[in-house]
Amino acid sequence: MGIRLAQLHLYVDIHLHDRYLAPPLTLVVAALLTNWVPVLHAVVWAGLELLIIANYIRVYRVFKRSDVQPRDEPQWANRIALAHGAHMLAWSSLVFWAWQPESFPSLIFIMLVHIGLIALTASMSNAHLRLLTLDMIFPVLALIGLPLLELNWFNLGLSLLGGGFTALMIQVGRQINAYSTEALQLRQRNEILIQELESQASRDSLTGIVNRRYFLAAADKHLQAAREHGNPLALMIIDLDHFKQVNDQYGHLGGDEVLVAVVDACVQHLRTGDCFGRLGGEEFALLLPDSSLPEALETAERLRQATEALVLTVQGNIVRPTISIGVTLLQAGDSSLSSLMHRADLAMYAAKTQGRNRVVCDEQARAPNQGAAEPVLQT
Ligand SMILES: Nc1nc2c(ncn2[C@@H]2O[C@H](COP(=O)(O)OP(=O)(O)OP(=O)(O)O)[C@@H](O)[C@H]2O)c(=O)[nH]1
Repeated sequence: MGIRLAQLHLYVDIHLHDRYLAPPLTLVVAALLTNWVPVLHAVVWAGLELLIIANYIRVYRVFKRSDVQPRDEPQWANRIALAHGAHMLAWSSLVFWAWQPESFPSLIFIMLVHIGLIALTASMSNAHLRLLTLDMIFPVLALIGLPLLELNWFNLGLSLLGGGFTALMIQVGRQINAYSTEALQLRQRNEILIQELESQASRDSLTGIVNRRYFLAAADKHLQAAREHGNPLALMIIDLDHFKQVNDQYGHLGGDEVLVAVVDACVQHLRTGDCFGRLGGEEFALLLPDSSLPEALETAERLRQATEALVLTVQGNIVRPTISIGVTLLQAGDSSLSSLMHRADLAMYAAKTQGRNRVVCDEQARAPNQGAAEPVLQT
């Protein structure tokens, strides 16, 4: 989220509290207003203002519920500024409703209301010029302009005081805004760092695919979901063949190059939703949600062929890696990942003993009517 959008959220969040404060305050002010205007006028003012409040709260709520993107921020700033500006206009209209040239209390009442409005909004709306303008223009005009309606030295002094107060509030608002912007920037930087740390903690640094810990946790979730819905789920264990020889001949770094190339070749053949992780060393696991046995065997065969087709040049020598794959399917009796992993492991070792560079399917997965797990009845 861009900083300006975050600032708009902050503004809306703070003003959403108005839904508790603004309507009762409107009624109190309307009651005070009846000291200077006929009751009907005060009721009309309060009725209009309550409608305006209802409208800006509706606009704020729609804003909060929508997934607003940074590019939509200027458009939303306009809508919010207009909705809130109408509210400020309504308050400033008190000048016309309540001011009586001969009544000092009416003047104090109006000035206090406008001082409050200016002080409250200057700090929140500073980040967006549209908000600042529409929030401030009417209260400022009322605060500075009202005493000038009857020109004398006292009223001129009041007007200057109003101008000074507005300038001070804008200055304070700028300062508060600078601090809140810095806080928002720090929060965003923290979020990015946390995401990076989480991604680093879940990834294998050499191959870039997920690590053992993440794979096991994700596989466990997939397994529970598949059991719950009675969906098929396939698991394969993939192991590089004679990898020790590669390491012995070309060293650990040469071996690393081969590992990365094999993973890259395999990743090309995965669907989104498949979970491919490095269990450790030259051993990998691949979980295929919603896959039947023929689909899983087909995928395994594609991975095997993709690896077999690799012709790598490691330290000037040609290396042609191969992999052995053991495949199994979720069975009705599988309550945890370990039984599936064990069967896939046994199938992978069978592939090794049968001569490597092949796909072997676990016998249980081949047994009739055993392919899919029974849905687990939720009690
Ligand atoms: N380069 C590299 N080698 C690793 C890494 N992790 C484990 N190994 C090596 O992988 C090799 C695994 O060898 P073995 O378990 O004997 O298996 P293999 O030689 O592949 O033989 P088979 O599995 O029976 O085909 C060992 O030499 C480990 O040192 C790694 O991150 N990088």
